[in-house]
Amino acid sequence: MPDSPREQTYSYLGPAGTFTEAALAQVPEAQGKTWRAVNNVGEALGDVLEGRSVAAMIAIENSVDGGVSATQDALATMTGLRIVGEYLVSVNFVLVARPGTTLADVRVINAHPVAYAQCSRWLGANLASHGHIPATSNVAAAASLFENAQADAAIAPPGITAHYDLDVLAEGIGDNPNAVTRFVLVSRTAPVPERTGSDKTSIIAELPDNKAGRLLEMLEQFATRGVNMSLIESRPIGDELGRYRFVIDLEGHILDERVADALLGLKRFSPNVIFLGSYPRADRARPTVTPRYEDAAFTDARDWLRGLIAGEPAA
Ligand SMILES: O=C(O)C(=O)Cc1ccccc1
Repeated sequence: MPDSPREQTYSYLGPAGTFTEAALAQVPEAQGKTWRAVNNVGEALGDVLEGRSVAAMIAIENSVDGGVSATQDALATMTGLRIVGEYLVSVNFVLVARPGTTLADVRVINAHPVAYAQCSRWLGANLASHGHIPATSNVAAAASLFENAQADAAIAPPGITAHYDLDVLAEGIGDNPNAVTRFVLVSRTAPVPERTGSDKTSIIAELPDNKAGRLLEMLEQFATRGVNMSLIESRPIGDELGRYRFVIDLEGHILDERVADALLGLKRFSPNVIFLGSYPRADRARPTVTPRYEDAAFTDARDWLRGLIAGEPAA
């Protein structure tokens, strides 16, 4: 039976030529399917929840500017989503302008806020008094130069000249030449995929109250099970000053005993835990697990307890 239109469609931040599109190009299942270009993360995730697409590719973190707050907030507030994969894209930026423009002509720059933040050093040194107009994506920034343009130049991916007739005024303007952005592929809630031995688990959790030591207590849930974190960020919940939720990535899979046990501890402690998914790591790195936190250590301990309860003689 042919796939339904939903199964055939993947949403991504467009238009064509964005880094998000480069991330989607890494997904084998998405090849040959329809790619739906959208304007923001909320629209991409809305497509998934409302059945217009089977999955959405969204930027979640970058190595220069940290977590993408719009993504973290959308994942915290839109229920029914699962992260099913992680993809890394090296990002660097060029400054482009309509043909004939020189650097000396540039007063106002159109740029995606995340890209803009990653070029602050170059901009400070070369265009100290510029103005900034935010764009919905790196490619939208460049495209805006042809539409009722208020900006003289745009920050864009290096491949932009394949899509638009623009002059490159400066190359490699990112603060870090090795910058990497992490993208996640998000589907509707589905059973977790098998473990690969090189997995990550993403969650969002709130603290029960604002008493001393609560954050430490939350982190102890992971520390006492030997679970390493690869990301922790706080985001304001938004209802009052001083209330935060924590976006956390754990090394391991929910089917790893140590991760499952940590999640049970977290669930008992936190009034609100969102499980975003367990999925294969993009870098395929395998965590080092101390023997007392390996699966067998947990199952042996459970067998021991069961034996005690059943009155079995000590082994
Ligand atoms: O995908 C893009 O090109 C975007 O506009 C989002 C973005 C911004 C900065 C770094 C990576 C992705």
